[in-house]
Amino acid sequence: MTVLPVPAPGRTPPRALTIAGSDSGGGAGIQADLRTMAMSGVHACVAVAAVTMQNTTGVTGVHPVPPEIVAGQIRTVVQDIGVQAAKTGMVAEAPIIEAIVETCIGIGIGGGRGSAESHDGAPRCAVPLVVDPVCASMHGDPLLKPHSLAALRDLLVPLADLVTPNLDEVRLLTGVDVTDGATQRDAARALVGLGARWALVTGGHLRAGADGPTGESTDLLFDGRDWFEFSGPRVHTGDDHGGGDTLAAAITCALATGAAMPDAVAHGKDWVTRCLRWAYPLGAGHGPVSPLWRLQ
Ligand SMILES: Nc1ncnc2c1ncn2[C@@H]1O[C@H](COP(=O)(O)OP(=O)(O)O)[C@@H](O)[C@H]1O
Ligand SMILES: Cc1ncc(COP(=O)(O)OP(=O)(O)O)c(N)n1
Repeated sequence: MTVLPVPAPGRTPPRALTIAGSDSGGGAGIQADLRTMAMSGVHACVAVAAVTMQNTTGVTGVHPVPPEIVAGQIRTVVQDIGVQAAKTGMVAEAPIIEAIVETCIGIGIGGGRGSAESHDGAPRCAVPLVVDPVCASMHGDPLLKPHSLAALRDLLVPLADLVTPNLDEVRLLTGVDVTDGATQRDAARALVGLGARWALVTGGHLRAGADGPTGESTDLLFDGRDWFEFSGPRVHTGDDHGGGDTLAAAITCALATGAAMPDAVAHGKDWVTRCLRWAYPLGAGHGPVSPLWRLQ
């Protein structure tokens, strides 16, 4: 599943919802999600959770959106347009997280391990939710208020059908310092222990060598029972802004077309690897990964 099928002219495409922050530099956040979703043939609906002043060198300002406006965006698009999958990215602070969780539960988005079965034992058909637990930019600028980590960990992660932390986010959420394959497994177990239905611990920032002899980057997927590994060639580039968002957005697109989780993650890994190869320099800092390869 390298690319998802492009909808026929005049046919309504699959719809996905991104609940995230705006990156004024256009490389990460909502803008990265929109680039990947459009290039995947998926119609993107948006709930803006925060506006950032950001360029390729860092984040200079954050303006959170009022929680009721975030909740209202989600309800408004879901009631009219309907979505087949959703993802969260930068959610900024605890009151916004609380509003997102309450709204998603109310309209059947996500469910985590609690949603495997309904009270009568039948499988539940909630819209799958991918949670990218964004805490900081690649430059270390905070994108989540310090006292809001508990809300992210205790409210949003348990609603996730898939949680996709990078290594810094894993450490913050679980206390596990991932340095090799064994600690990557410890982290995946801990994330499932927090209530996520599936956990994907990305290995992109594991140092070459610790990450295997062949210079591969390996992501690990776990659902509390089965392990799946996704390896791709390590791409040597400093232009990797928006990589985490792009991975989670591509997985969300595949879920919106009805893919099973391991297939959706395989698709996302392949997609982000191609986007890393097509990353380009921009500004004075780190350029963005790019889905423009899809236009060839
Ligand atoms: N240099 C690289 N080469 C190949 N894949 C990479 C590289 N850096 C990151 N990745 C992959 O990109 C995806 C996102 O990486 P991650 O570290 O989670 O990004 P972020 O820090 O932007 O959230 C993962 O699938 C990861 O394995
Ligand atoms: C508004 C906004 N959201 C998310 C990020 C972080 O993007 P991500 O792809 O997780 O990681 P980096 O590109 O920062 O490594 C952001 N910077 N801004």
